[in-house]
Amino acid sequence: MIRIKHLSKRYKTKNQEVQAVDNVSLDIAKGEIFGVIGYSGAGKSTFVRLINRLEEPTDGSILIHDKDITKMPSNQLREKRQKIGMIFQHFNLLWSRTVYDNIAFPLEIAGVPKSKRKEKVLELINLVGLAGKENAYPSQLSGGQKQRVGIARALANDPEVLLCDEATSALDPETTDDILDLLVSINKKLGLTIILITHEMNVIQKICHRVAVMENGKVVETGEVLDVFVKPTSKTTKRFVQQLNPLEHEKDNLAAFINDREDSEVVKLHFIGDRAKRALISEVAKTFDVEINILQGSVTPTQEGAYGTLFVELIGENSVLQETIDYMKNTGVEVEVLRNV
Ligand SMILES: Nc1ncnc2c1ncn2[C@@H]1O[C@H](COP(=O)(O)OP(=O)(O)OP(=O)(O)O)[C@@H](O)[C@H]1O
Repeated sequence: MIRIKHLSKRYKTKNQEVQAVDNVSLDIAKGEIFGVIGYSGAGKSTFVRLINRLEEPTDGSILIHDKDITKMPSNQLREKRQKIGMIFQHFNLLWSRTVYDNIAFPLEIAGVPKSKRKEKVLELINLVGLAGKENAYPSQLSGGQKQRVGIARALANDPEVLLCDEATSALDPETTDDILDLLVSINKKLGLTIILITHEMNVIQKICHRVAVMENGKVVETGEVLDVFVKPTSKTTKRFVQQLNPLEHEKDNLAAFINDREDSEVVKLHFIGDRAKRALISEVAKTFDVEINILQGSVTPTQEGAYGTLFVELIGENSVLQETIDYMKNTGVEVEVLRNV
């Protein structure tokens, strides 16, 4: 468990002070993939760098397995840092060393004997899918392969937590997916806690269990990914969710279907988790005397289940329409009847 309490970081420059992280408190469970999202300047990088004390906090505490790292003297901190792996947007590899030697480097620093190092490095090379590339230099690798080296190196000393600082931001979408898949498989295989920061909601959607949204150094919203996606409360979160689900904009485009006819209603259905798999539309069509016109739909998978949005027009007698809508509501699906204003 990582417990962050009232964490703050103020930078003082010549002419001004910047409150980069402002009184952040969070609990991150062991084995969890926890995402922090925010726009540029929100304080994400500072936040993640505070966790391994690459930056010194101005206030607050960070407990990793009950040990407050903000109070550790430098010799203890050096040891603790070996248990906090980190990967970076631009990989930060040693360019004059081979893949093998890059991964062996943290083991050398930790004083692991050469014979044991070899076993560990080869195990890690296999884990990240780089077998055959042991003797290549970073300049001979693709971006995705470079990040795999970064991940293997970060795992060398069996860390308790892996910090990811925009780890996929320099990669194309396909390679991003491969690296995210690798992080999920490492999380499952090793039970490793992962904290990642990103400005891309699809990264949160694909791999995180929980998310915190940062703005001006503060956490403005936090929760299970599925809950935050389905019911975003802050304005910033709503913008991120819209970025991911283009149908959130659709309401305006459907205005032409929404009319004052007695025998028609346009409804937005929101399916969450297992409900997204239910064949509700065919169920309704069999049960009620209504015609159903499907206008738009999408399903978004997350680590904790899927959520879906569907816009349909229901056509039928007014009283039957009301019954149909009540029926759908009773299944636990969120139903919003759209009106033109
Ligand atoms: N070393 C520093 N000295 C002074 N101000 C800094 C320093 N590092 C960051 N800041 C300021 O702190 C604020 C938060 O920056 P930070 O890099 O943590 O944000 P971010 O969310 O990671 O943004 P980005 O994605 O653009 O890196 C910004 O206003 C930034 O200018």
